[in-house]
Amino acid sequence: MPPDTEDGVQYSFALEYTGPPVGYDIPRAVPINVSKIPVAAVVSHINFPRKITLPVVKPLLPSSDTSKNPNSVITGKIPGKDCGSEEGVITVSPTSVIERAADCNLQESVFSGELSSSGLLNDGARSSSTIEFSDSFDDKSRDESLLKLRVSNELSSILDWESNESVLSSVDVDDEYPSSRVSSVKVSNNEVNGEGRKAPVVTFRDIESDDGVGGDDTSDIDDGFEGNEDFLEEEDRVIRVKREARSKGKKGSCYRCFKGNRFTEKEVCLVCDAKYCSNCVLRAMGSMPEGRKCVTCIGFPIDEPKRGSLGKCSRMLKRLLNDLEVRQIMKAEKLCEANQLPPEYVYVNGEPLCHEELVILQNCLNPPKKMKPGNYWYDKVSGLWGKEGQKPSQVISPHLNVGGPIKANASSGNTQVFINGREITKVELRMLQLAGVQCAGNPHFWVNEDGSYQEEGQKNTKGYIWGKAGMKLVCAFLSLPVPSKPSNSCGEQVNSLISRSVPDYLEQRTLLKLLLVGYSGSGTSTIFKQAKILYKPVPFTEDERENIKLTIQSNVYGYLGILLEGRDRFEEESLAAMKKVRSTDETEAIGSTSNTKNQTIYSIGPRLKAFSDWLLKTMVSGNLEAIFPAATREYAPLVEELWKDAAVQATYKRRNELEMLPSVSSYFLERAVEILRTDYEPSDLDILYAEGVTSSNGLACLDFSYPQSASDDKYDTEDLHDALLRYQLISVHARGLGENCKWLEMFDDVGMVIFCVAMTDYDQFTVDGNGTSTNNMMLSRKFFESIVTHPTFEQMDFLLILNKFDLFEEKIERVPLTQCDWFDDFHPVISRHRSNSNSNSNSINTSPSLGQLGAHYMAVKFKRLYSSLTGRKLYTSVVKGLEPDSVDAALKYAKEILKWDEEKPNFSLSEYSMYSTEASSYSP
Ligand SMILES: Nc1nc2c(ncn2[C@@H]2O[C@H](COP(=O)(O)OP(=O)(O)OP(=O)(O)O)[C@@H](O)[C@H]2O)c(=O)[nH]1
Ligand SMILES: [Mg+2]
Repeated sequence: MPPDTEDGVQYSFALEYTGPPVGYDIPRAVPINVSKIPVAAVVSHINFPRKITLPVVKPLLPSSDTSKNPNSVITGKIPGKDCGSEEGVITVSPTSVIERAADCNLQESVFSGELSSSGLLNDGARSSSTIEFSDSFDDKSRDESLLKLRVSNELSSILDWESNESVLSSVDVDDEYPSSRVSSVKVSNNEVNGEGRKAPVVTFRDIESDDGVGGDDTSDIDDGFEGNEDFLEEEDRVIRVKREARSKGKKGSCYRCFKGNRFTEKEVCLVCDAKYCSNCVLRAMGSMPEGRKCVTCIGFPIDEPKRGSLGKCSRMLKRLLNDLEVRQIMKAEKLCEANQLPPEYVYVNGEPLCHEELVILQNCLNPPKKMKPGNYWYDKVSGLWGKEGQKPSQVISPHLNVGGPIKANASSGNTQVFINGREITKVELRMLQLAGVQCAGNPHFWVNEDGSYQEEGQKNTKGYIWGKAGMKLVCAFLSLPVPSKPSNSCGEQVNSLISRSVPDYLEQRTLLKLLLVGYSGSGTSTIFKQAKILYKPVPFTEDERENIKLTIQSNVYGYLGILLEGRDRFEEESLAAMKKVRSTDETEAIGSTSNTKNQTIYSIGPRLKAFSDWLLKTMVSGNLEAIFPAATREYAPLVEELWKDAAVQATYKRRNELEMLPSVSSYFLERAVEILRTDYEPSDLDILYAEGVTSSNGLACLDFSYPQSASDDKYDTEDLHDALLRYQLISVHARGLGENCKWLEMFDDVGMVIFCVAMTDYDQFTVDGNGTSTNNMMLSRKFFESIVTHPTFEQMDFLLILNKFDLFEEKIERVPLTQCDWFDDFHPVISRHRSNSNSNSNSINTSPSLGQLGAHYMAVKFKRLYSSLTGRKLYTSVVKGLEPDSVDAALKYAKEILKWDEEKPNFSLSEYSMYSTEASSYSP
């Protein structure tokens, strides 16, 4: 609880982070004790040019200005060129915490805008303010507020938004800005795993700043808002001023009851950003006729950065309200008048739209998707549409009378090749070349909406850009748009068919999330990597490959170490055996295994022995990682010598006896010499097989679209829909879910859970700390039970992946399935003519193999278990994780299930599921 001092001054303090485990460093609060603050000087009056966006701060000073104008509007946006499309909304007060809560390189804000609650406020009268970053504004988007304040040089120099790190993080705050309370995010670039986020290291510095800002409570606005004029008239234009709620509670507490802290779950007002705890939200927001807004904010436009969350219900509301209410509120939130995009926020070809133009754009047959405030270019002839300065993102309906004429530099192309007056980008030029368009001599093309093109000034059509087979795929690879349907010969658009047949979920849910989990060793990382290789045009970046290379090399050293340890053991055993024989018969030689008295086939020379001992010692001390990449340079020749040594080869032959050696090690060990060279470059297959490439207990996320099939060059509606949908595969390790899977709550917005089981686990055992040995399949089952019954996943679809079928098929022939107690009633009736993996492929035999029967049996077991726990049906898929086609089929099956779910809410699943609960309906 925040202690109140005698004079009623409140302060709060930073708490250690206790939330879910995350794949980056956690911010630490480091209080400092300084007594002054950075000051923004107020200038009398400046007229900003209309389209210029400037960083603006509220100069609340310990001077008379502050008291004269306590309600200054203090929002502004900061162009952040290096931050992609990010801009900040700043609010600064003398005691404010300056926080940079989102790093430009982070794909998602890790701190969801709530980083600032470590604020130590003690001016009592004023709430602390924050600098917040939103991600939905373009560089050039205009300020939403009318601001007539100048940022003092001093402060603007602090706020170096162009750099990736806040300057504040690199200056000595105590010296330079002794009065400031500063926190910033530093990004450490030592992230090894490209799938994780960059790890932000946040340092907080804090002070007890109580000088000069004697709070004057009475000057606060009655309704608690910073901007109480919500629309200002500037010249001939309406400018919307952001309403900002102010809480008198401590930072991070509920704006109504002032209880809780930044970790308390809260619902946010879409207009003023007020945050309410679950006890207060319904009172503060009432019946929500315009969605999640405080009652006092109804009728006001939403805070634009929150546009992306329109219609996306929070967990809290889902808990507090019933389904129907939630749906109605979300619908109102998306559709009500007040929440629509203000036309003047959208610039097309350099001109702001008026209301009619926005209506035309939004209601055309093929409208721009996910339109946000910002600057766009539009080629009215071809329908190509994109963000200003960028390549085209979409082909929308052509010939719409919106915006100004297109500019040559609209997409910042530098190719000297023009399409309809716009200089195209390099990637478009590449596409044209692949489409067989002759681009020599800096041509100017005239391209129509159907892709037919002519050279400017000529009459005859030279061809169709998108007409060639495979162009859809090329464009998908180059992330370039294709028209959703070619126009017919009369030039009339027929793409409406497509637009109309796009189901609602295409519009509403842009990202469909699949959560991939499984018990340890079940193959989740393999499936994740496989998906990356399958669906990403460039699966791994250069940096990722470099890190993966080190991981693989370090793995190989690890495998070698295990081999060398085995060699030691085998040598000892051999020597002991020799001794025994010698003691019984002194004169008899030890046969082929020795050439001298203390030599066996497992013995190595002293130099290799010294290297071996060093390697084992390094491994035991856990320092193996630390010796890279120097180790590869230094020891590659020794490794080569060692690997070729007869003793090591003899040990390798007995690798089945080395328990620690994973089966995948053979794949790498046999190429140890090549892999441990400095110039080694891992192939995709190497990466697939490599252990430790995905983060071991953190999260790994993959955004992808299912690629369109390359073969058909017809416009397939189904295919196009698929290409439009974005999916996210989230892989999380069992360890990362915490005790009782408590962090599963974080994944309540996923569309489906894919649970992975290693079929080969049935004869494997794990010994726990008490020495109790448990069958791995039972452990996997237990984990499955806790996930499917987790409250977060009520009504969730589950796809069970029975993985490692290749190994299973082979194992079940040797080891009976009944090794696992759960499978003790597996008594397959096996046809004498049954096929198995070794059977002659020419013989026509439809009876399933033992492996297939086992897989079917296992699927039924899990289905019955699932059904008894949830009353629902389980989808299953038998997979060979190392085979791309197999993983592709399973993930496409997941896509189909999601589709059925969207299209047919009351659909009976049994007829489509791969296996019914009855064994008789099995079809492999
Ligand atoms: N033969 C075969 N091996 C597989 C298959 N799937 C995974 N593996 C191997 O099984 C081992 C474990 O797979 P991972 O993908 O690392 O499993 P995981 O679930 O991520 O395991 P942890 O993260 O260690 O809990 C690796 O050596 C994989 O190469 C498969 O279908 N067939
Ligand atoms: Mg893994």
